Amino acid sequence: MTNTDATNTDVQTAQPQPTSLYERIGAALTGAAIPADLLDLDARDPLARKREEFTLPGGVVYLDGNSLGALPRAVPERLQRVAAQEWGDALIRSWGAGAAEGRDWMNLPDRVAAKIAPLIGALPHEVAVTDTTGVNTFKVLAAALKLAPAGRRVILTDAENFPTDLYIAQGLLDLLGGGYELRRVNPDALGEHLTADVAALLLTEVDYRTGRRLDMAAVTAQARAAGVLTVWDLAHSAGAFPVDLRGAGADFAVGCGYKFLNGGPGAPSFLFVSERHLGAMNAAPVAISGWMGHADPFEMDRAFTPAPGARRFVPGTPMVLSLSALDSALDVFAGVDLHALRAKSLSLTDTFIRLMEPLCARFPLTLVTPQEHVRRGSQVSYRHPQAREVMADLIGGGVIGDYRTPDILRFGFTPLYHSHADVARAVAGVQAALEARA
Ligand SMILES: Cc1ncc(COP(=O)(O)O)c(C=O)c1O
Ligand SMILES: Nc1c(O)cccc1C(=O)C[C@H](N)C(=O)O
Repeated sequence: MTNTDATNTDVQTAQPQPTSLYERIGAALTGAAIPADLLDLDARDPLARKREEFTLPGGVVYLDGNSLGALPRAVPERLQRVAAQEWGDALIRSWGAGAAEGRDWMNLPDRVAAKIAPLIGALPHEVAVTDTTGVNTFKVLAAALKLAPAGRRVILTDAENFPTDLYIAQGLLDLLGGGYELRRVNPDALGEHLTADVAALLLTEVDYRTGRRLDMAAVTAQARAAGVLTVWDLAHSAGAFPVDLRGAGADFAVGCGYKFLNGGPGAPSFLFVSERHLGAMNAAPVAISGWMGHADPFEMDRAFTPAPGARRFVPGTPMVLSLSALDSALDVFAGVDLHALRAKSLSLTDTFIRLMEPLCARFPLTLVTPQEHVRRGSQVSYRHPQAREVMADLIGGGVIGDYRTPDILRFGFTPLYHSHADVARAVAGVQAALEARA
């Protein structure tokens, strides 16, 4: 890692502070007085019991579920069972013994896809679960370029998109060679850029730095009217609030399994392809078409016939261990009203913004997250000239957020396991950290 790109790991290796500073932040956090109105909101929270389904460390406010979701309690036991019984005892028989016996590894990607589908407004056969988000971005962009009319050779994207989206799109276009172009623009001025040479529009719905949310329905409608296919990166959307890909008329999407879906480090990613494209795509195999995406893998046919739905995008052997963790993690969404989830997310972020206001007046903090609800994801970010050092102090003291280049303090809120009291504790920790530095 270089100085210009830091994860929490780098931040923790920044200049260590005296233990007393971390203790002061920790004491502010654990001793924070929780205002009565926040206690009241928590008492009336319909999702409050969900927190019991997670394992969270004590003495910490974990505001980084938008990077790595917390551990759902049921996951370790599931992993133990998969390792000891499904792998250890049943061995190869677990590929096809069937769901009734709890051993259907071959169908695991489809079962997980069916659990993700309702969270993103998709049908189960429109979703595939496999690979990383970047690799899935490559596959759906390649599919979009194949579907687009020959004269359209431009991928339009947000100039400030998450780096992997930019790198992957550029890599694909370099491979295709002549005439293809990645055009990086400001997503707030899309209209003028949706020209007749554009094949696909690649956008991340919620910006990883600012938390700005785009209007997916309006942007997709605008793109469709211009004959442009849409590819949505839902990394910071899926599991944070209801997403309605079919309602919006989206063409393709991708997203992470390890953020708000809580599937664990390196969890497989998901992709979405609208069923209206599946027929046309039968003639043109996906760019990475492997045997597990074949309609009948064990026929061992020499020619590729795609599986009927999005399963054709699963190129190889299902990643059973990580899929099992994600499968188990997704059970926490059972029975969750996604509109209640969104309402709570907004209440948490509203509360954080409000409690941080006095600190913005005293310290060089600038809110960069939109205040309007429709333009906000499930995180709140501030600029601070010493953001890297401040976040290192906060993490040392138990308020775990993120530093993002060049000067962003990022705090992610997960309505399944955060309370309004957590928000007050986090702000008390931030105040202690900023006062210590001033
Ligand atoms: C918006 C966005 N897209 C893509 C990724 C990358 O995902 P992956 O590492 O699974 O390729 C991330 C986070 O890592 C992200 O925030
Ligand atoms: N995927 C990550 C990883 O493997 C290590 C550290 C961080 C991440 C992240 O997910 C970063 C994240 N996409 C972000 O929005 O910044």
